[in-house]
Amino acid sequence: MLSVQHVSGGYSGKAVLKDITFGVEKGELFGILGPNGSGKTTLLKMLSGILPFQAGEILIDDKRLKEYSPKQLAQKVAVLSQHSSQSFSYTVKETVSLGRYAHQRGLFQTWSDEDEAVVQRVMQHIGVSTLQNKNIQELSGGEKQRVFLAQALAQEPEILLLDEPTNHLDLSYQKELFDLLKQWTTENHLTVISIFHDLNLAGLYCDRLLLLEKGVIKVNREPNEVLREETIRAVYRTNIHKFPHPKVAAPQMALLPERQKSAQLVVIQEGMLQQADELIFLKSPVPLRTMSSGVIGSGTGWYQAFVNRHVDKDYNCSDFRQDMADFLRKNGFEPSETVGMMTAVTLEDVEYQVFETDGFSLFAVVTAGVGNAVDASKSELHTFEIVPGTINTWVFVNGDLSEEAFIQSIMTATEAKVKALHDLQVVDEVTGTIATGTSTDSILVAATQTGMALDFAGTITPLGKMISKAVYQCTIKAIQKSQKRKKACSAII
Ligand SMILES: Nc1ncnc2c1ncn2[C@@H]1O[C@H](COP(=O)(O)OP(=O)(O)OP(=O)(O)O)[C@@H](O)[C@H]1O
Repeated sequence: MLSVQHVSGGYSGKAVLKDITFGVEKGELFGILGPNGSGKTTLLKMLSGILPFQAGEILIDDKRLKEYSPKQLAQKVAVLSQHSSQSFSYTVKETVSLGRYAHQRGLFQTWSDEDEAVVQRVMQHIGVSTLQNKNIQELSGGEKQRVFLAQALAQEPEILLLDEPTNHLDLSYQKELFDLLKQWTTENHLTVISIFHDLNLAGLYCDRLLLLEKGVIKVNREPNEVLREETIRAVYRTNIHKFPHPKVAAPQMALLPERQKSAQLVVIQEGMLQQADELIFLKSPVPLRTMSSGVIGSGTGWYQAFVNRHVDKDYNCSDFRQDMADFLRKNGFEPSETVGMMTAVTLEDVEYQVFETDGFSLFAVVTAGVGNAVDASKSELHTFEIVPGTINTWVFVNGDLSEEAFIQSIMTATEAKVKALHDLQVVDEVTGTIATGTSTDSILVAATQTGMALDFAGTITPLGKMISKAVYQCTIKAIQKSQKRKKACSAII
């Protein structure tokens, strides 16, 4: 569709762009990235025919850009520039209608039924129909931006060039705009070439990205290849972390602020654990990086409050997440900042201890009952029935864990729990074999992310050794306490 071949050029004979070569296919959503002054707008101006280039060739549908008349070019290419503005007092509809210029025929450029239909359709699509009789000067920045987009689309171009189109748009219009453009590329085969400063938006919507650095192409590939930490760090000269979008397969980038020297060094310890009527909780003075399987706050995140809620053995609620959120609010916790778990175990039987070694420490908290113990190797013999978790394991680490260490911590803690059940000969009552856990156990690993860097947590690493010991010992003691209570209860009965 579009082919840029060895293009160089700029202003007053000075080459801003040097030997640029790339192609864009029909129906692609193609992003142009680069730091300030790297030449993005200059490139867009050359593609739109506004700025002549000194060397090379630009072809649209195999025809040289220079061979298109302005009207022919306007039927192929529409531009939404960064500073779209107009000083005349046109209405919205009149402004959008200007986009039809390239399609009007004859000496008097008469307005056809088709022109009217296109303008109405486009205004409808972009959501500006209700504004059509308003004066453009009366609109907000975001509304104006949408009107100019409607004008560009009314041109019915095959290629749409956008210079940072989300400049004036709030979050929901940014999403709406790119959802719409994506739809036009797939359904109407519109080719979209857009400049982005927002790497995440580009990563989310573009089929391909071209990254410019000082007027040359650094890389031109799929978003996942272009948005690499080392590439972005080098080109933008800033510290950045790449992570996957939580809901779709798209790369995202997070800025990493410099850590303040005065940042509070917090140590999670016994004194922070508190017990109330129906819950055990720990409130950290700072958010902790967590990985957990809580009813609320599961997955990875940053949380400041940790709650283990006691529920009755027969607890049965169809919307247990909502129920937990209500419970947390009632008890003064903000659900979005809390990891919340449930247990049917008597909370007095909680077992906790601080473990220390050179350079770091951890605090383990375990509630364990084995009423619904299961042997994982034979769990298919069980019917599916949700019974509140009976072994809830919390591991707070006063250290700086890698992602790998978080996952290994969960493995190591699980292995230690399994061994505790094995050594106590806890039996799965359905299969009659030694149990490996209970059917709804939960785990939390939370770290301060300050102090010693702990990259690994496999069983024989320093962190792994400490987790193994802590979880094993606390689980044994917690199970023994709960078994003792059970025995005492049955003796009374
Ligand atoms: N009209 C102009 N006359 C002379 N030099 C210009 C002109 N427009 C831009 N430049 C220069 O060309 C270089 C590239 O500018 P350009 O606007 O293409 O960068 P950009 O990547 O779009 O930057 P930004 O992200 O800041 O919008 C810059 O050094 C700029 O100063």
